[in-house]
Amino acid sequence: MELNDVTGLILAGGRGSRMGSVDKGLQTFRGKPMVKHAIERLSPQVGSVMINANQNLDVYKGFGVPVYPDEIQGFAGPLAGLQTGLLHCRSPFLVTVPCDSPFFPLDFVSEMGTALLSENGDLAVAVTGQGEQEQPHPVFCLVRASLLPHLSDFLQSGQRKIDKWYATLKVVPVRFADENAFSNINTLDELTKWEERLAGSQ
Ligand SMILES: Nc1nc2c(ncn2[C@@H]2O[C@H](COP(=O)(O)OP(=O)(O)OP(=O)(O)O)[C@@H](O)[C@H]2O)c(=O)[nH]1
Ligand SMILES: [Mg+2]
Repeated sequence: MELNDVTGLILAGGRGSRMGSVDKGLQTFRGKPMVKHAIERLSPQVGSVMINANQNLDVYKGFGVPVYPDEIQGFAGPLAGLQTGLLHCRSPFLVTVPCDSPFFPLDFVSEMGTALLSENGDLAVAVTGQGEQEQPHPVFCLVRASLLPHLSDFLQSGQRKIDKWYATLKVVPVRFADENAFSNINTLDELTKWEERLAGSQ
C-alpha cells in the first residue's frame, strides 16, 4: 500500500466529557495539544491528514489540516466521525486514530495495510494482548473508502454501535506487541499520571 493510497483521519468529534469541560483533543499533554501529537505521528504514515471535530472548529483549523464536523448531528459516536471522513476521503483507503492516544506505533499504517491487503478484508482493526487478554481497539482502523454507502445505510437505519457495524464486515485483526501502544487518555487524572510516568524520557 502506497502512502498516497491512505488518508488519515483524527477522530476528535466526541464530547470529551470525562476530561471535564475541556475539548479532549485540545488538552495539553507534554507541552502540546493531544491532537498535535496525533497529527505529528500520523502525517509521515499517510498521504494526507484530516481532523473530525464537532466543537472549537476554528481552533482545530489552526493546525493546518482540513477539519470536518459530523454529518449526523448530536454526537452519534465514532461511526459518525468515520462516515464524515469517508465523505471527504479522496484515496482508496482511510485510516482512523483517536485524538487521545499519543503513543500509537510509527509503523501502524504500514502494518495495517499489509494485513488488510494480504487477507483481502474490508477493514483492519488493531489488537493487543493474546487469549483472554486480547483487546481490540476499534477506533484504530483502516477501511476501504468504498464502504461509505454501506456505513451510511447502517447509520440511516438508526444503528450506532461500532462493533455491530464491524460484525457486518470482513474484519482483519492486526496484532501489535506493545501493550501500551493504543492506551488512551480519558481523564485529567490519567493525563497527569502519564506525564509523571514519562517525565525525563524523550
Ligand atoms: N465524530 C464523533 N466522534 C466521536 C463521538 N463520540 C466519540 N467520538 C470519538 O471516538 C473516540 C473514542 O471516544 P471516547 O474515548 O469515548 O471519547 P469522547 O466520547 O470524546 O469522551 P467521553 O465523553 O469522555 O466518552 C474519540 O476519538 C472521540 O473523539 C461522536 O459523537 N462523534
Ligand atoms: Mg465517549
